[in-house]
Amino acid sequence: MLEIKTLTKSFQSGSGARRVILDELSLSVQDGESVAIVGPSGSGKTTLLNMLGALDRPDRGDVLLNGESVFSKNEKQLAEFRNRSIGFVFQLHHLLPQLNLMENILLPVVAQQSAVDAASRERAEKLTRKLGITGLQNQRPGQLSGGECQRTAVARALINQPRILLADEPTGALDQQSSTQLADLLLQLNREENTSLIVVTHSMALASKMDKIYQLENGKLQLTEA
Ligand SMILES: Nc1ncnc2c1ncn2[C@@H]1O[C@H](COP(=O)(O)OP(=O)(O)OP(=O)(O)O)[C@@H](O)[C@H]1O
Repeated sequence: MLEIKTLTKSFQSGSGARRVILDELSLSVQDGESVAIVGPSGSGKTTLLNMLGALDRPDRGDVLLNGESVFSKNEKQLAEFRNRSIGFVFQLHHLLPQLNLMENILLPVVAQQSAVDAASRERAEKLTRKLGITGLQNQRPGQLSGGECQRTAVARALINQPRILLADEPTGALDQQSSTQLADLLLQLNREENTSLIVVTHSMALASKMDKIYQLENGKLQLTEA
């Protein structure tokens, strides 16, 4: 279970004043639960996702994953935690253009243990089957469609069996058909892998597929009707 406890984050604005973006925000997400975070532009959705992914530290508060405090870790432990426990999918796939699809999927394994073991390769192949990208394994991102690149990015995010999958506008750069397909795949994998899925989006079509929708406004989250 993921527990966000009274998380506060502020930034210095151009005038020098501090602006509170997340204001003692709390939330619990169960294993296997899917959650959408919606809200006006600039309300702090990406800031929140960055905290959950341990890419940035809060001013105050903490995130607990299965009871373990994230922000009491040092930088080295945080990097290891990110690689082991969190999967990220962004609006743009951020695949490495010089690597083929399979090599991109296996990157987090290489980052963790330098050599790719047989179990990881088998898992990568299983993910490519689930995501419908088998047969493309030797293609480089430049030879793939936007939807195929994004499905590869999802496989890469899931290769280390993370407890949490964080997705920031994952369908934002895709056409409607590819968006629907990707959203359905994300949810299917979320259920099969029992990974908590947290999606930040402006798309109500995507948000409404999640178990819960929270609106972020004035630094707080409010549960809305799905
Ligand atoms: N590193 C930073 N330094 C100063 N201000 C920042 C920083 N990061 C974010 N902000 C400010 O915090 C606010 C929230 O930004 P954030 O990107 O989290 O919003 P968002 O809800 O994701 O917006 P959008 O929907 O447009 O992507 C914005 O006003 C932004 O300018």
